[in-house]
Amino acid sequence: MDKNKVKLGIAPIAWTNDDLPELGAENTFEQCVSEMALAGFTGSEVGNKYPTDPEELKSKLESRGIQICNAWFSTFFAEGKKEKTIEKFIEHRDFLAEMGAEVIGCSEQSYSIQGLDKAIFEEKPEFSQEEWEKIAEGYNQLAELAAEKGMKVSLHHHMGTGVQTPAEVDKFMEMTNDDVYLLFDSGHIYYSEGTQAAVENLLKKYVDQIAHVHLKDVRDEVVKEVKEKGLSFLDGVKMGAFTIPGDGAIKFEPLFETLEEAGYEGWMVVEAEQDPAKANPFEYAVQAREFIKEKTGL
Ligand SMILES: O=C1C[C@@H](O)[C@H](O)[C@@H](O)C1=O
Ligand SMILES: [Co+2]
Repeated sequence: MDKNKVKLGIAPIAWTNDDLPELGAENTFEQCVSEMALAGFTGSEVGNKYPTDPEELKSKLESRGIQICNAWFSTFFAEGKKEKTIEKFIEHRDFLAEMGAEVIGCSEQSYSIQGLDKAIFEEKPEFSQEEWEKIAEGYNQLAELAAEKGMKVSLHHHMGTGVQTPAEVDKFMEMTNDDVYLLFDSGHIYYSEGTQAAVENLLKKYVDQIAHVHLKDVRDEVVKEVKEKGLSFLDGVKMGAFTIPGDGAIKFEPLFETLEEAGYEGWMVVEAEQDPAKANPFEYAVQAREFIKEKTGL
C-alpha cells in the first residue's frame, strides 16, 4: 500500500473504554498516546481522558508525532432529535476541524441497544420508512455542514443499531446523497453476519464511498457464546469478542487488496476494544502494527 495515501491510526478504546469506563480506568491519557506512538502509529481517535482544550491536546499529540483523524459522533434523527443533533454536530465538527481531522465518523444511535443490557442478536432496532427518511435528510444536512470545513461525514455501521446489516447499509447509502460516506468497520460487519464473504462484499460494494476504516478482528468462539446465551454487546466486549487484526477470524489480506486496488486514501485505524487487564494494550498495539506492516508494507 502507498504510504502517501494510507495512514495508520489506533483508537484509545484498547487503553480506556468510554463505553465501559471500568475497563482501563487505571490507564492515563499520557500512557495511552505515548504507547500508540511507540508502537508506530501516527493517528488517534478521541477518548474521554483526552484534554478537551484543542491547544493542549494538539501540543501533547504533536510531541509524540500523533494527530487526531476522527472522533465518534452519535446522531438521533430517527427519534426526531434533529435540532439537538445538528447543534452538537457543529461543536464536534469545529473541534475536529481545529485538530486537523478531515472525517467525522457518526453512528445513528436512535433506539440503539449497543450500551444496554439487551440481547445483541435479538433486540436491535429496525427503522420504519418514516424514520429512514428522517435519517437520510439529517445525514444529507450533516454532509453539507461538514463540507463547510472541507470535511466528510461518514456513517459507522454498528452492532445493536438500526444500521447494522448489509441490507440496512444499502438502504442508508441509497437514501443519502453522494457526499455522505461510509465508515467501514471490519469487526462490526463480521460480528453481524458471521462470514468473511459479508465483510469482503460490503467493502467491495462501497469502497469508493468509504471515508474511514476501522480495523477490528473478531473471536468466533466468543460471538458464538454471546449468541447462544442471549448476551449483550458489552458482555461480549468484556469476554473478548474483539481483538486486533490478525488475531481473530477475519482474513485481512483481501480487504487490504480491495482498498489498494481502489486507491483508498485516508486512515486505517486499529480499533480493538478488549479488557486491558487481560490484553495489554501496548503489546497488542505492537502486534497489530507488525501485522499491518507484514501484510501491506505500510
Ligand atoms: O467505532 C467504535 C466506537 C466504540 O465506542 C464502539 O462501541 C466500537 O465497537 C466501535 O466500533
Ligand atoms: Co468502529
